[in-house]
Amino acid sequence: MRVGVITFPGTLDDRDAQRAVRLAGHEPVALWHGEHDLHGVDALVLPGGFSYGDYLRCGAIAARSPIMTEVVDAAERGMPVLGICNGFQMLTEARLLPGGLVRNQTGVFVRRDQVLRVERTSTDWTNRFAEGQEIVIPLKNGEGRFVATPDEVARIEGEGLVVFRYVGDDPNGSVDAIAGLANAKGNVVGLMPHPEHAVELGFGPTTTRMKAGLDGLDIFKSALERIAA
Ligand SMILES: NC(=O)CC[C@H](N)C(=O)O
Repeated sequence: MRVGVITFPGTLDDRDAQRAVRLAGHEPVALWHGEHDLHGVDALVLPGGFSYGDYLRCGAIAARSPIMTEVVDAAERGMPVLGICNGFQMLTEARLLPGGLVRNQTGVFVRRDQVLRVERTSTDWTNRFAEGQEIVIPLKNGEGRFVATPDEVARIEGEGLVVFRYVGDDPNGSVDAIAGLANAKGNVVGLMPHPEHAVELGFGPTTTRMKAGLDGLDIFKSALERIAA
């Protein structure tokens, strides 16, 4: 299967995301923010980084890139779309996911291996997990605090849109410890931690508690298996 990984000016983790796709057994396709062409891919990854230097708000300028017209169309038609960190910020800025991400409550950039609880498995990117399963995925962000209006939070919780929650200390101060969300259909998923950094022995989290740091690979395999089915 072919998975498009979009590079924006300031994207940092596109190569890592391409490698994760390859390790999951599929073909990464490099896509460029300035094009209006998805090159016939079957799924999309919006990787992490500092698009446009985080000016205005993280992901706000990238969300208005030419390629985002096609990303929104494809997402609305049901194509699996994964937004990682800066990519999650873009998905909220493009209104494909509700709420927004603002500066961490502590005001400092956080980097750590983070335990997450998988709350929803009926998405294209989490169908290999068990509900309630705890996984470890590296986190690295300055603006990862998920916020939404009380009405939006009630809808998000009521419709079961939360996919991942932080376990233990909430590193960002997110409402309801939300680390990742999906749309109602479950094809669009965004999360702040970086699954592409937990796909290879020796390079991911050093925990032995949870499959030796390979939890990220299951996220990439989930969508690809669904497409293949
Ligand atoms: N790792 C990332 O993608 C970082 C996203 C964003 N630049 C932030 O600091 O919050």
